[in-house]
Amino acid sequence: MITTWPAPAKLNLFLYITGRRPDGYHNLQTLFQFLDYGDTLHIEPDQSGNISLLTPVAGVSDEQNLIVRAAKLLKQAAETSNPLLAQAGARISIEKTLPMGGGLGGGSSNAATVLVALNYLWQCNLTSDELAKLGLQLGADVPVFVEGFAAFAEGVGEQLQPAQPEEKWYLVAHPGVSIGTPEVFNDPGLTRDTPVRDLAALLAAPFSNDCEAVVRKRFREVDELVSWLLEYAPSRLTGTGACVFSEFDTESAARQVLELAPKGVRGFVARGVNVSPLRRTLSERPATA
Ligand SMILES: C[C@](O)(CO)[C@H](O)COP(=O)(O)OP(=O)(O)OC[C@H]1O[C@@H](n2ccc(N)nc2=O)[C@H](O)[C@@H]1O
Ligand SMILES: Nc1ncnc2c1ncn2[C@@H]1O[C@H](COP(=O)(O)OP(=O)(O)OP(=O)(O)O)[C@@H](O)[C@H]1O
Repeated sequence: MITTWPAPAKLNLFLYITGRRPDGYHNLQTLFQFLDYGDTLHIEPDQSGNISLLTPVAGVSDEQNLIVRAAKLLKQAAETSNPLLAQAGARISIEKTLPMGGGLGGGSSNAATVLVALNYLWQCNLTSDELAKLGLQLGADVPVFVEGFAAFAEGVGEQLQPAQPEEKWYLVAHPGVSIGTPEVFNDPGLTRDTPVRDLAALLAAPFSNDCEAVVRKRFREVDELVSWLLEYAPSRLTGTGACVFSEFDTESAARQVLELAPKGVRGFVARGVNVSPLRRTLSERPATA
């Protein structure tokens, strides 16, 4: 039977870089919230023992695709305690909506959805925390998508504590450039020494993103987009970009600004949600597949 699963986007409502580890990764303090908007995966479990992706993603080989990597990783991990899972297979297709290199976590979200969905469909019985730990091998953003609650994150993004930011409406705008995460983290001009603060202090201060200055400097398109959006609403970069989001109290206010967007700017309006559409979908399914 084909089953359908959401892979939502995330926003980094704030993102501060507090240091750099010896392995080159950066320590962060960031506030994640999900959007009620994203990719959709269709997954048909079978007994073929193979993972196949029926809809290749442009520019990403199947071996590199986080969808396939997540499915193989889960199968490998679950097989050690249940050898019957050697027969487990799946046919997966994706309706890709989220821009790649957008700072919306699309690839990480795809991986998390595959981990959660196949854990359910194959009846592997891994806990969310075990799945999140597996997911961290695929990317720093995967654990928050697996857990599925809005969260304050520290470490490289894997130390999560639930948070309840206001569920605002967002206009998310894409300036038409793709930005690789390593490119931003390797920029010599990046602020890497923001003092560590506790969550209460961070929530009380104006929100910002330490990646924004270097990204605006490197990409004129992002710089112009932020300047334009700031005329209408509080606006900033998500993740390492390229997307910029503006916050509004109502959907109609966000849509009005989207209609005025300059040429070359694509965008969408979505609600911020503190429980991810993936978690909601899982909770609505029968206890066993
Ligand atoms: C910037 C964020 O989007 C904030 O949510 C994430 O921290 C990035 O998460 P991600 O895309 O899952 O990143 P990964 O695929 O794990 O890492 C890509 C590259 O970004 C750099 N990287 C990533 C995360 C981090 N905390 N420090 C880093 O320095 C590393 O060079 C790494 O090789
Ligand atoms: N299923 C997938 N969907 C999108 N990108 C994928 C996928 N699998 C692998 N990738 C690779 O991951 C890279 C980052 O894609 P992604 O959409 O997660 O970017 P992002 O939104 O900037 O992520 P982040 O916010 O975590 O930095 C892509 O450029 C692509 O090479």
